[in-house]
Amino acid sequence: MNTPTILKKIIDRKWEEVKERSAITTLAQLEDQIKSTGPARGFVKNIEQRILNGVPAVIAEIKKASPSKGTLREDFYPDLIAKSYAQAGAACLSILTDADFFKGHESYLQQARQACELPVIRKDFIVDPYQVFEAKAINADAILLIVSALEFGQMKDLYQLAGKIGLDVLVEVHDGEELELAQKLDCRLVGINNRNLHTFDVTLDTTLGLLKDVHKDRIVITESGIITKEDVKLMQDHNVNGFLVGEAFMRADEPGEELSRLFF
Ligand SMILES: O=C(O)c1ccccc1NCC(=O)[C@H](O)[C@H](O)COP(=O)(O)O
Repeated sequence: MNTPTILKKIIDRKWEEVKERSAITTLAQLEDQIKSTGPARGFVKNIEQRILNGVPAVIAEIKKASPSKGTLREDFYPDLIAKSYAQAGAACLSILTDADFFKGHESYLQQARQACELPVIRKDFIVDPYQVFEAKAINADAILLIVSALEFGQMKDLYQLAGKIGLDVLVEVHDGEELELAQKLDCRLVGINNRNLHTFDVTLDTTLGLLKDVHKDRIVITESGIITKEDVKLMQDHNVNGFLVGEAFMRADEPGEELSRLFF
Protein backbone atom coordinates (compact mmCIF):
# COMPACT_ATOMS: atom_id res chain seq x y z
CA MET A 1 0.00 0.00 0.00
CA ASN A 2 1.29 3.52 -0.84
CA THR A 3 2.09 5.77 2.13
CA PRO A 4 -0.40 8.67 2.11
CA THR A 5 1.24 11.99 1.23
CA ILE A 6 1.05 14.94 3.62
CA LEU A 7 -1.64 16.57 1.46
CA LYS A 8 -3.78 13.42 1.65
CA LYS A 9 -3.35 13.29 5.44
CA ILE A 10 -4.33 16.95 5.76
CA ILE A 11 -7.39 16.50 3.55
CA ASP A 12 -8.53 13.39 5.44
CA ARG A 13 -8.22 15.34 8.68
CA LYS A 14 -10.24 18.24 7.20
CA TRP A 15 -13.19 15.94 6.50
CA GLU A 16 -13.10 14.76 10.13
CA GLU A 17 -12.82 18.34 11.32
CA VAL A 18 -15.91 19.40 9.34
CA LYS A 19 -17.86 16.53 10.93
CA GLU A 20 -16.68 17.41 14.45
CA ARG A 21 -17.28 21.13 14.08
CA SER A 22 -20.70 20.85 12.47
CA ALA A 23 -21.80 18.73 15.44
CA ILE A 24 -21.01 21.75 17.64
CA THR A 25 -22.09 24.63 15.37
CA THR A 26 -24.52 23.62 12.66
CA LEU A 27 -24.32 24.95 9.11
CA ALA A 28 -27.62 26.77 9.70
CA GLN A 29 -26.11 28.51 12.76
CA LEU A 30 -23.04 29.52 10.76
CA GLU A 31 -25.26 30.90 7.98
CA ASP A 32 -27.00 32.93 10.63
CA GLN A 33 -23.71 34.17 12.11
CA ILE A 34 -22.45 35.50 8.79
CA LYS A 35 -25.43 37.87 8.59
CA SER A 36 -23.78 39.99 11.29
CA THR A 37 -20.32 40.13 9.69
CA GLY A 38 -19.28 43.37 8.03
CA PRO A 39 -18.33 43.84 4.39
CA ALA A 40 -15.18 42.13 3.18
CA ARG A 41 -12.06 44.16 2.49
CA GLY A 42 -11.03 43.93 -1.16
CA PHE A 43 -8.40 41.20 -1.34
CA VAL A 44 -8.28 41.08 -5.14
CA LYS A 45 -8.68 44.86 -5.32
CA ASN A 46 -5.61 45.53 -3.16
CA ILE A 47 -3.53 43.20 -5.31
CA GLU A 48 -4.83 44.70 -8.57
CA GLN A 49 -3.97 48.22 -7.38
CA ARG A 50 -0.35 47.32 -6.60
CA ILE A 51 0.11 45.48 -9.87
CA LEU A 52 -1.40 48.37 -11.86
CA ASN A 53 1.03 50.77 -10.15
CA GLY A 54 4.00 48.50 -10.82
CA VAL A 55 4.48 47.87 -7.09
CA PRO A 56 5.04 44.33 -5.73
CA ALA A 57 1.79 42.87 -4.39
CA VAL A 58 2.96 40.95 -1.35
CA ILE A 59 0.61 38.61 0.48
CA ALA A 60 2.47 38.34 3.78
CA GLU A 61 1.85 35.12 5.65
CA ILE A 62 1.45 34.50 9.35
CA LYS A 63 2.26 30.84 10.13
CA LYS A 64 3.76 29.47 13.30
CA ALA A 65 4.78 26.12 11.88
CA SER A 66 4.61 24.02 8.74
CA PRO A 67 4.70 20.29 8.03
CA SER A 68 7.90 20.64 5.99
CA LYS A 69 9.85 22.88 8.39
CA GLY A 70 8.35 22.37 11.87
CA THR A 71 8.08 25.40 14.15
CA LEU A 72 9.15 28.56 12.33
CA ARG A 73 8.63 31.11 15.07
CA GLU A 74 8.29 30.90 18.86
CA ASP A 75 7.77 34.63 19.39
CA PHE A 76 4.31 34.56 17.77
CA TYR A 77 1.93 37.51 18.16
CA PRO A 78 -0.37 37.71 15.10
CA ASP A 79 -1.50 41.28 15.89
CA LEU A 80 2.06 42.63 16.12
CA ILE A 81 3.17 40.73 13.02
CA ALA A 82 0.13 42.05 11.09
CA LYS A 83 0.94 45.63 12.09
CA SER A 84 4.55 45.28 11.02
CA TYR A 85 3.51 43.82 7.65
CA ALA A 86 1.03 46.64 7.09
CA GLN A 87 3.64 49.30 7.89
CA ALA A 88 6.10 47.62 5.54
CA GLY A 89 3.69 47.85 2.60
CA ALA A 90 2.10 44.39 2.34
CA ALA A 91 -0.95 44.25 0.05
CA CYS A 92 -2.75 41.53 2.02
CA LEU A 93 -2.25 38.99 4.80
CA SER A 94 -2.42 35.21 4.68
CA ILE A 95 -3.21 33.52 7.98
CA LEU A 96 -2.89 29.79 8.56
CA THR A 97 -5.92 28.62 10.54
CA ASP A 98 -5.13 24.89 10.51
CA ALA A 99 -4.20 23.70 14.01
CA ASP A 100 -2.96 20.15 13.53
CA PHE A 101 -0.32 20.67 10.83
CA PHE A 102 0.49 24.41 11.03
CA LYS A 103 -0.22 25.26 14.70
CA GLY A 104 -2.70 27.82 13.41
CA HIS A 105 -6.02 29.04 14.80
CA GLU A 106 -9.07 31.02 13.67
CA SER A 107 -8.40 33.55 16.43
CA TYR A 108 -5.03 34.39 14.81
CA LEU A 109 -6.89 35.55 11.72
CA GLN A 110 -9.25 37.67 13.82
CA GLN A 111 -6.39 39.20 15.83
CA ALA A 112 -4.36 40.00 12.72
CA ARG A 113 -7.32 41.53 10.86
CA GLN A 114 -8.30 43.68 13.82
CA ALA A 115 -4.76 45.01 14.15
CA CYS A 116 -4.62 46.59 10.68
CA GLU A 117 -6.69 47.51 7.63
CA LEU A 118 -5.39 44.86 5.27
CA PRO A 119 -7.59 42.18 3.73
CA VAL A 120 -6.87 38.66 4.97
CA ILE A 121 -7.10 35.25 3.38
CA ARG A 122 -7.99 32.21 5.41
CA LYS A 123 -5.16 29.87 4.48
CA ASP A 124 -6.54 26.41 5.08
CA PHE A 125 -7.50 23.28 3.18
CA ILE A 126 -11.06 23.85 2.10
CA VAL A 127 -13.03 20.81 0.98
CA ASP A 128 -16.56 21.53 2.15
CA PRO A 129 -19.04 24.45 2.00
CA TYR A 130 -19.07 24.43 5.81
CA GLN A 131 -15.51 25.80 5.84
CA VAL A 132 -16.42 28.58 3.40
CA PHE A 133 -19.20 29.78 5.73
CA GLU A 134 -16.79 29.37 8.64
CA ALA A 135 -14.24 31.60 6.85
CA LYS A 136 -16.86 34.33 6.46
CA ALA A 137 -18.02 33.87 10.07
CA ILE A 138 -14.49 34.55 11.38
CA ASN A 139 -14.31 37.64 9.14
CA ALA A 140 -11.92 36.43 6.45
CA ASP A 141 -11.96 38.43 3.21
CA ALA A 142 -10.81 35.60 0.97
CA ILE A 143 -10.24 31.86 0.87
CA LEU A 144 -7.72 29.59 -0.79
CA LEU A 145 -8.86 26.75 -3.06
CA ILE A 146 -6.18 24.18 -3.89
CA VAL A 147 -6.91 22.49 -7.21
CA SER A 148 -5.02 19.29 -6.31
CA ALA A 149 -7.17 18.84 -3.22
CA LEU A 150 -10.51 19.01 -5.05
CA GLU A 151 -12.56 17.46 -7.85
CA PHE A 152 -13.39 20.08 -10.47
CA GLY A 153 -17.15 20.09 -9.73
CA GLN A 154 -16.51 20.46 -6.02
CA MET A 155 -14.04 23.32 -6.65
CA LYS A 156 -16.50 25.13 -8.90
CA ASP A 157 -19.25 24.87 -6.27
CA LEU A 158 -16.94 26.16 -3.51
CA TYR A 159 -15.72 28.97 -5.76
CA GLN A 160 -19.27 30.06 -6.57
CA LEU A 161 -20.36 29.83 -2.94
CA ALA A 162 -17.44 32.05 -1.89
CA GLY A 163 -18.44 34.68 -4.46
CA LYS A 164 -22.06 34.51 -3.32
CA ILE A 165 -21.18 35.30 0.29
CA GLY A 166 -18.69 38.01 -0.63
CA LEU A 167 -15.34 36.25 -0.34
CA ASP A 168 -12.53 36.59 -2.87
CA VAL A 169 -10.69 33.45 -3.91
CA LEU A 170 -7.07 32.59 -4.61
CA VAL A 171 -7.01 29.44 -6.75
CA GLU A 172 -3.78 27.48 -6.33
CA VAL A 173 -2.13 25.24 -8.91
CA HIS A 174 1.13 23.34 -9.20
CA ASP A 175 1.16 21.95 -12.76
CA GLY A 176 -0.25 22.46 -16.23
CA GLU A 177 -3.31 20.25 -15.79
CA GLU A 178 -4.30 22.08 -12.62
CA LEU A 179 -3.73 25.44 -14.32
CA GLU A 180 -6.09 24.41 -17.12
CA LEU A 181 -8.79 23.52 -14.56
CA ALA A 182 -8.26 26.72 -12.59
CA GLN A 183 -8.69 28.82 -15.72
CA LYS A 184 -12.09 27.26 -16.38
CA LEU A 185 -13.18 29.41 -13.43
CA ASP A 186 -13.33 33.17 -13.90
CA CYS A 187 -10.81 33.62 -11.07
CA ARG A 188 -8.69 36.75 -11.31
CA LEU A 189 -5.90 35.38 -9.09
CA VAL A 190 -3.96 32.26 -9.99
CA GLY A 191 -1.52 31.14 -7.30
CA ILE A 192 1.32 29.01 -8.59
CA ASN A 193 2.68 27.04 -5.67
CA ASN A 194 6.37 26.33 -6.10
CA ARG A 195 6.04 23.68 -3.38
CA ASN A 196 4.89 20.23 -4.36
CA LEU A 197 2.41 19.47 -1.59
CA HIS A 198 2.96 15.72 -1.89
CA THR A 199 6.77 15.69 -1.73
CA PHE A 200 7.64 19.15 -0.24
CA ASP A 201 10.09 19.81 -3.11
CA VAL A 202 10.31 23.53 -3.84
CA THR A 203 11.55 25.09 -7.08
CA LEU A 204 10.81 28.50 -8.57
CA ASP A 205 10.98 26.79 -11.98
CA THR A 206 7.37 25.75 -11.30
CA THR A 207 6.22 29.35 -11.69
CA LEU A 208 8.54 30.04 -14.60
CA GLY A 209 7.43 26.89 -16.44
CA LEU A 210 3.70 27.65 -16.19
CA LEU A 211 3.77 31.36 -17.01
CA LYS A 212 3.38 30.97 -20.77
CA ASP A 213 0.05 29.16 -20.26
CA VAL A 214 -1.52 31.71 -17.93
CA HIS A 215 -4.30 33.71 -19.61
CA LYS A 216 -3.58 37.41 -19.97
CA ASP A 217 -6.54 38.45 -17.83
CA ARG A 218 -5.20 36.63 -14.75
CA ILE A 219 -2.82 37.86 -12.06
CA VAL A 220 -0.13 35.36 -11.09
CA ILE A 221 0.81 35.02 -7.44
CA THR A 222 4.02 33.05 -7.03
CA GLU A 223 3.76 31.07 -3.78
CA SER A 224 6.40 29.42 -1.55
CA GLY A 225 10.17 29.37 -1.64
CA ILE A 226 10.70 33.12 -2.07
CA ILE A 227 13.60 33.64 0.32
CA THR A 228 16.12 36.08 -1.19
CA LYS A 229 16.18 39.36 -3.12
CA GLU A 230 17.47 37.33 -6.08
CA ASP A 231 14.31 35.19 -5.96
CA VAL A 232 12.21 38.35 -6.06
CA LYS A 233 14.24 39.75 -8.96
CA LEU A 234 14.01 36.49 -10.92
CA MET A 235 10.22 36.64 -10.69
CA GLN A 236 10.06 40.34 -11.55
CA ASP A 237 12.33 39.76 -14.57
CA HIS A 238 9.55 37.44 -15.79
CA ASN A 239 6.85 40.04 -15.08
CA VAL A 240 5.57 38.30 -11.96
CA ASN A 241 4.83 40.91 -9.32
CA GLY A 242 2.41 39.01 -7.04
CA PHE A 243 4.02 37.09 -4.15
CA LEU A 244 2.90 34.94 -1.24
CA VAL A 245 5.69 34.68 1.31
CA GLY A 246 5.74 32.92 4.68
CA GLU A 247 8.93 31.32 5.93
CA ALA A 248 11.36 34.12 5.01
CA PHE A 249 9.33 36.58 7.10
CA MET A 250 8.50 34.20 9.93
CA ARG A 251 12.14 33.37 10.57
CA ALA A 252 13.20 37.04 10.67
CA ASP A 253 13.50 38.89 13.99
CA GLU A 254 11.23 41.62 12.56
CA PRO A 255 8.93 40.18 9.86
CA GLY A 256 7.98 43.62 8.50
CA GLU A 257 11.60 44.72 8.18
CA GLU A 258 12.37 41.58 6.23
CA LEU A 259 9.44 42.35 3.93
CA SER A 260 10.84 45.84 3.26
CA ARG A 261 14.34 44.48 2.74
CA LEU A 262 13.22 41.87 0.20
CA PHE A 263 10.73 43.99 -1.74
CA PHE A 264 11.15 47.73 -1.32
O1 LIG B 1 4.62 24.82 4.04
C1 LIG B 1 4.45 23.58 4.03
O2 LIG B 1 5.25 22.78 4.53
C2 LIG B 1 3.21 23.00 3.42
C3 LIG B 1 3.03 21.63 3.43
C4 LIG B 1 1.88 21.07 2.89
C5 LIG B 1 0.91 21.87 2.35
C6 LIG B 1 1.08 23.26 2.35
C7 LIG B 1 2.21 23.81 2.87
N1 LIG B 1 2.39 25.18 2.92
C8 LIG B 1 1.41 26.12 2.53
C9 LIG B 1 1.98 27.10 1.60
O3 LIG B 1 1.69 26.98 0.44
C10 LIG B 1 2.93 28.14 2.14
O4 LIG B 1 2.64 28.41 3.47
C11 LIG B 1 2.96 29.47 1.39
O5 LIG B 1 2.96 29.33 0.01
C12 LIG B 1 4.23 30.25 1.80
O6 LIG B 1 5.36 29.48 1.53
P1 LIG B 1 6.79 29.83 2.15
O7 LIG B 1 7.11 31.24 1.79
O8 LIG B 1 7.73 28.87 1.53
O9 LIG B 1 6.68 29.66 3.62
